Amino acid sequence: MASGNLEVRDLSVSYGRAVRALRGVSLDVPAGSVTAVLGANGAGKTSLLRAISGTLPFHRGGVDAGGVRLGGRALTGLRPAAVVRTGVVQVPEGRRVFGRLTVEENLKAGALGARGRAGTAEARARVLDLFPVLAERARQRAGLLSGGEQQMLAIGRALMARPSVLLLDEPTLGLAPLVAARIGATVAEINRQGTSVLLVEQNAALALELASTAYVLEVGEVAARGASADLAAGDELRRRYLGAAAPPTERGEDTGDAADAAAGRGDRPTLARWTG
Ligand SMILES: Nc1ncnc2c1ncn2[C@@H]1O[C@H](COP(=O)(O)OP(=O)(O)OP(=O)(O)O)[C@@H](O)[C@H]1O
Repeated sequence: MASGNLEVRDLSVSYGRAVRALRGVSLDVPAGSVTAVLGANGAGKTSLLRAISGTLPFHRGGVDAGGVRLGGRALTGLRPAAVVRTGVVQVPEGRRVFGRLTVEENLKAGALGARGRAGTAEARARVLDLFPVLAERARQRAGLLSGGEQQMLAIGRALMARPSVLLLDEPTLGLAPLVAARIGATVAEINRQGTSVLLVEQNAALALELASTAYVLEVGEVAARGASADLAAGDELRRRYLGAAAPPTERGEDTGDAADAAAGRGDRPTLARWTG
């Protein structure tokens, strides 16, 4: 289903004159991959997804420089509906389902933006197979679902447009660990079925488990990127995002970065820093 690599190049985004949310951000989502973007509150993760999906103008934001391409085709400047038709679909943060509509109606709404009508029944079957609870609740109002179920519906609604690239903004935010793990497993399955995923998460442990490659955004810039396994093993990311102490040294103590450097221990995985 994947239709090419998603490429973000030298992207700068601002909201009015005062807020520069992204500065010169470049990243790749290879076709068929799960790629993660980590970062603290306000780092620019959501702005990145908005720039890709064409929804920045809804938030009074805009692209100042750089651009986004899918399979070589420029997405920058396209309206959100046109971006969806290229196969790139965003699931916004905060599980924004239509609360007064039923689950079934929400799914139908998701199919409206799809590339042609053919395939809607197949997409619906896929969604209900991934999330059987949505079939059970088909006639219930979406607003009455639990938080986890609303997140499933938000993802299911996006899948109704049959995306080749799914943009996921903090899908596990505020969910109990078991529910978050269930969402994570489903994201892996969606990817296994051929959909590329760009996953924005504050839950770094989960994101690094799902993704092959991850980027760390700090104050609007890519501070690090690398294979998820390397990033997860790296001291800096472990300390900052995984809430874990660095592994002990041979002497059984954490000497910290400076002492490590002084001692010449350069063999630990390090974050690949971009200098611009
Ligand atoms: N609509 C907006 N108008 C003005 N500034 C905004 C707007 N949306 C985001 N910002 C600002 O842009 C910067 C990046 O925000 P963004 O939401 O992209 O970060 P984030 O990493 O997704 O954070 P969070 O996890 O809190 O959503 C922040 O300084 C934020 O305050």
